[in-house]
Amino acid sequence: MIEAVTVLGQPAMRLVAPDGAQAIVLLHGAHIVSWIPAGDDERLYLSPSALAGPGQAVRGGIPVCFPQFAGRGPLPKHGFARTLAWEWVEGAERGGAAIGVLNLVSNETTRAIWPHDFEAELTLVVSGRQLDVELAVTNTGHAPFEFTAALHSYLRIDDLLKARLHGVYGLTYEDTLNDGERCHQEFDPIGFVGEIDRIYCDVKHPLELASALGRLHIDHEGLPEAVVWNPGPDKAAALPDLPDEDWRHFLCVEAGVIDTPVILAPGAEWAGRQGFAA
Ligand SMILES: O=P(O)(O)OC[C@H]1O[C@H](O)[C@H](O)[C@@H](O)[C@@H]1O
Repeated sequence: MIEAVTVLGQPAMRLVAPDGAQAIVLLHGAHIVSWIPAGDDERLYLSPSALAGPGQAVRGGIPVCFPQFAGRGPLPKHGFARTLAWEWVEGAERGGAAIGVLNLVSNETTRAIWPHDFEAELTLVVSGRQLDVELAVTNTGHAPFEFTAALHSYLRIDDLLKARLHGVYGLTYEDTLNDGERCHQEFDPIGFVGEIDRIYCDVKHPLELASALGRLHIDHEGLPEAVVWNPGPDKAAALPDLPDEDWRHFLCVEAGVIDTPVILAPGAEWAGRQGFAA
């Protein structure tokens, strides 16, 4: 079943697979704000103080960062895709899964910020214990362009201090809290004491987040970096759209293409995906 609903005062679509697995996506930002695997509880974190609407970035769920990750370039932080309205393209039930497709086509607003013609498409597929999210970008213009991107997933956990992230052993990471210093991950799993902001490079294997909510298997294609972020107590207190204590209730495990921007020729298409299995 696919139905139109209103969430955070915004038009949204609720996708329910025949087995009961469900997800909700806002048209604003093509922002997935909820994922409940079949027979399970909510697995994404959405801030109770989240705001949505033109120009707003929603705190929680799965923000789409495009065409720039973070402040790595001249564009607004994390680009503009997360703060603009996308269009609902289609919804379908196929092979036991509920599927939704949204798109964002370059227009006057995007060209004023970034002078390129493109079509971005977000596809979500939900069934059973699985959520798959794919971002595809086509260059519809006459000149090449380059971009960075990420699916900035906020994964719900009971307590950050008790959570563990598996699968990072041996990877190189850039420590954003230390001027991007490059470090080597010498142990696995990692635990958390508060703030963390790292970009794990060239991640070839799936990651796994373990918490009292259960294990969450996280894989990716075409998005070689994994960003691991939590603001910790001090930065959380400075975020107006996050309750002070809620930093303990999520970990962002983002899949991105960041260090080597994608260069897209006219007519060419790029796609990257992040998948979750509970
Ligand atoms: O507050 P936002 O603009 O949504 O950014 C939230 C966070 O996104 C990424 O994870 C970056 O690595 C962080 O440095 C940043 O603070």
